[in-house]
Amino acid sequence: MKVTIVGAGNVGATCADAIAYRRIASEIVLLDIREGFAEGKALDIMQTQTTLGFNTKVSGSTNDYSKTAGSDVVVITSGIPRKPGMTREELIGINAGIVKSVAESLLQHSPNAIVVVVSNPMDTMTYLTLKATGLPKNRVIGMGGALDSSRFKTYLSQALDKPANDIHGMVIGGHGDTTMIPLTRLAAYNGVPVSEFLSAEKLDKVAADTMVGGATLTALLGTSAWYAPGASVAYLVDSILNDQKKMIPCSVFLEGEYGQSDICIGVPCIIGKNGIEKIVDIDLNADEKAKFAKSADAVRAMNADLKSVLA
Ligand SMILES: NC(=O)c1ccc[n+]([C@@H]2O[C@H](COP(=O)([O-])OP(=O)(O)OC[C@H]3O[C@@H](n4cnc5c(N)ncnc54)[C@H](O)[C@@H]3O)[C@@H](O)[C@H]2O)c1
Ligand SMILES: O=C(O)C[C@H](O)C(=O)O
Repeated sequence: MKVTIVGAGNVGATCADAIAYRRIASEIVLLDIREGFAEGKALDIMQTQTTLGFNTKVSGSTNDYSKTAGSDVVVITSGIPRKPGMTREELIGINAGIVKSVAESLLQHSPNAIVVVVSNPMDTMTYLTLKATGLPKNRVIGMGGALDSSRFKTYLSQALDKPANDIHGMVIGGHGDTTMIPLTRLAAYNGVPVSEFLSAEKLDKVAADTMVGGATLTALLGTSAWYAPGASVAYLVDSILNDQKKMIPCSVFLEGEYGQSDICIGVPCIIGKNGIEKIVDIDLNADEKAKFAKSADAVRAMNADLKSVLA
């Protein structure tokens, strides 16, 4: 199975590394516009083969899309990341043009690929990709919820002082500092609701920390995060290529689910060989429904800025 990752920067290269190391694909192509950059990252990853023990072929390309031909999955990480103090939404002006042209070039060479969108503002970039390419909605998947949920579970495990892998939980809604919705009511420690162990105040703090998880890392690092984002993309790609049918919150085009239409936003999805195999329409309570509607309003307002790009 062949995966192309466009953008060989922090997230793209980390994602390639995780996919190779975990033997998720047999071939990975990294592509970047910066001369020699993707080739360098690919060569560096290839030189971990003998010490880490994998056989995935990783190659790089400077903007030559012919090398990406026949990819099963393509991942778009190209574009600029935010700096401390910025929101993801401020990246739209530069990233929209990049994402649109990259998606079109990818599909010319891999017409059957499933597209995973990572560049920010991710929900709007996913909507743009869907509209610009005309692909069926099961083949355009925005990655954000997998990452936000991993942060949510990490913060829960720290508050509970229990192993993160014993914790289950999901974050839905937009992938934004104020739009994501950690579902604290449904989070569980080995099947037991976390509210049995944590006070409402502690749960509120976990939710608040989760929502600004990306901003916290951006402030610490001077640019946005890459280890957890790269690993989250690999987790999603694994579920596609190996038809695992995992339930992962992803940004997908809604047609009535969760009371929303004509928008890409994070909801739980079954992810398998066809991409989005099913949108899981869970029963939210009144508070969660109100938060979801508000989140969708914010994402929709951002999508309105795409008019000139989509014209
Ligand atoms: N959805 C998520 O959960 C999530 C998580 C982390 C980062 N991000 C987003 O991913 C994007 C990349 O972040 P990063 O930290 O890897 O940034 P980065 O600057 O390290 O890497 C971006 C790469 O894209 C390349 N690029 C720019 N324009 C290109 C084009 N037209 N064609 C090919 N390559 C091009 C650049 O040369 C650079 O190497 C940002 O928009 C960031 O906000 C999203
Ligand atoms: O925070 C960012 O801007 C990058 C990414 O969306 C993240 O959540 O790490």
